[in-house]
Amino acid sequence: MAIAAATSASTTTLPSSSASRAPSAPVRPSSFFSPSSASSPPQSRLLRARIPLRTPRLSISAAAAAASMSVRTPERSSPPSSFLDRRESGFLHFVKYHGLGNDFILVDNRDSSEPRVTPEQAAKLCDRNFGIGADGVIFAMPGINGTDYTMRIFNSDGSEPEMCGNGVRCFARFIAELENLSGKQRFTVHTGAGLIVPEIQDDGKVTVDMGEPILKASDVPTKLLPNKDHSVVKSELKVDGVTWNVTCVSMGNPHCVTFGAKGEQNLQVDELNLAEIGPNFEHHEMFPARTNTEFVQVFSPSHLKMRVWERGAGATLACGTGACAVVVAAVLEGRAGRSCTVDLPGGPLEIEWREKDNHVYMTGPAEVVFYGSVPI
Ligand SMILES: N[C@@H](CCC[C@H](N)C(=O)O)C(=O)O
Repeated sequence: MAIAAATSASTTTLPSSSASRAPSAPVRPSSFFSPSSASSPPQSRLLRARIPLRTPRLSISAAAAAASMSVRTPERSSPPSSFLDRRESGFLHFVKYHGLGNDFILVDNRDSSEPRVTPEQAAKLCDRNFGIGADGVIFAMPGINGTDYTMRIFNSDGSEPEMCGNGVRCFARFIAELENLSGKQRFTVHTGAGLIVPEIQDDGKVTVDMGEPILKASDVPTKLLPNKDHSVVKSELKVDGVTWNVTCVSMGNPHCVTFGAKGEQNLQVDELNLAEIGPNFEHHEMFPARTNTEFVQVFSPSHLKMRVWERGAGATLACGTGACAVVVAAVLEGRAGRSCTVDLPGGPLEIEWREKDNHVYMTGPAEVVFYGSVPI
């Protein structure tokens, strides 16, 4: 698989300094999403082809300078294919985003309700050695049931989860960019977990109404024996000879949250060997749809720390639905209040499980990593 974004100065477009830029104004190829680049006049095409496109600003000012000096570019029988010219010829154009290091390939799929890549292709694109590298591929699709958009996602193993919290924050920023919107923006998004409502804030962070948590065991789903109210809270789960106390929560996708093994006082999450224990939770027979697993350390009733082993993606730097599930579980187990800062390896998320409407709200960042195209 040849990857334009990662291999050529003329086709890579990295934000010049993502830390110093205003979040609502990411640097991007000016016509990256606009088919008009394919019909540019030949002169500007040649100019663009001859000037390395390190950043769009450089290319525009260099082109303007060249034009004002009346520089003539030689005629060529077949123009060299540049990054922008490739968009009409079998390349997948994408923007890579991350939410606290949980990274995704975002694809503009607004013209079709069929994902533009198959699950197998998604797994290849996500490969960190032979592909672009990501935890998942996300498709921005036409809305259904009156929503503005539909979001679908493939995990890095090609499986399709119902929802993705960090992903939907990236999705909102991607939509704003596609639609040339800035400032506060709110979208209704149809997902496998139902209606999700992200709202971009003035500071570029995204607050998401993640809906109501699902606690009924058969809906999570888990085969663990439920309590009288059908939930699985502080139940025992034996994994490879160790008995863990777990609480099971679905945020549209399944989560198994543990604050430690039976009898353990305060779990030290940095000491866990996730690669060893994570897969045994994920594929445990008690979870018929597999599960995401969160290991949680409590600093205070409003400050938690978690590490996650994700279904279909392994250890990731952050998991938005996981952080929501953690706060719900912490409240149910009497370990925390309804508003918490949750520290993840990639940074903190603010989570609130609001009493008024029973919805969970998540606030966190979403940033562009780079723009690219790949033949597929
Ligand atoms: N990282 C995501 C969750 C992605 C889906 C998950 N791997 C699953 O299979 O359920 C998040 O931020 O929520």
